[in-house]
Amino acid sequence: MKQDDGGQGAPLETEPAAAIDMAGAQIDTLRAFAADLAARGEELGLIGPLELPRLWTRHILNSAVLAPLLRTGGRVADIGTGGGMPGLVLGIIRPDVEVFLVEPMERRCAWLNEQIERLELTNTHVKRGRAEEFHGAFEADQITARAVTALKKLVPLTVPLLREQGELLFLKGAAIHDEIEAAQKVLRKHKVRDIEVLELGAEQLAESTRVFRAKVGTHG
Ligand SMILES: C[S@@+](CC[C@H](N)C(=O)[O-])C[C@H]1O[C@@H](n2cnc3c(N)ncnc32)[C@H](O)[C@@H]1O
Repeated sequence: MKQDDGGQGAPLETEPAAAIDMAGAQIDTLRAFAADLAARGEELGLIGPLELPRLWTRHILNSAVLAPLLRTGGRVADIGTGGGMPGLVLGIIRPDVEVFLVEPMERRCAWLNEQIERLELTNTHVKRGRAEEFHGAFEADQITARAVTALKKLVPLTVPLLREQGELLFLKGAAIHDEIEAAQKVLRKHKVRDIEVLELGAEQLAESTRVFRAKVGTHG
């Protein structure tokens, strides 16, 4: 799975076979994004040098596990997209979904806008700012986030952006159960219900990815 880069830096990971299963017809677009992220992501401060050897498995396919959970024709807001995970990856794989990438940092927004234009992603848009700046002004059916902050802080940032019967989908690490425990009061306050921790991608990836999935509001 590793390929030598001729001594220029960390060896890059070649595309795992699972990428084709996960991206379907959008695989060429996903490859084009991965190649640019591998070439320029470190220089632009989007990805650390130690991450390059696991760019596909730990980053791109880790994001792609959310794609089958997105509602057909729905609107998704990805909070703190950074270099593109998971929101841009989801925008590529699911052209039927409208994806908004919420990111405050100017340089990261410039990168995301450049990728959207280059890859001709008409369904994907950047909203520059912090999540809380959009409370009351913007709503989505589903909210995604990866590596932004602990659940206790992420819930108050994201719930006000959810439409009625909306859903939270957060990519989380092995400590997710501790995060849920620490967030009990906040989860109750924001009426977060039907909480599940899904372990996805085990068949395609070396290790499974944990997804915090929950609904918000009264039962409907
Ligand atoms: C560690 S990076 C993770 C980036 C990407 N989600 C990933 O997994 O590679 C966290 C990102 O969240 C953004 N961020 C931090 N606080 C935020 C907030 N309140 N609203 C929206 N984005 C935020 C930062 O600018 C940064 O790009």
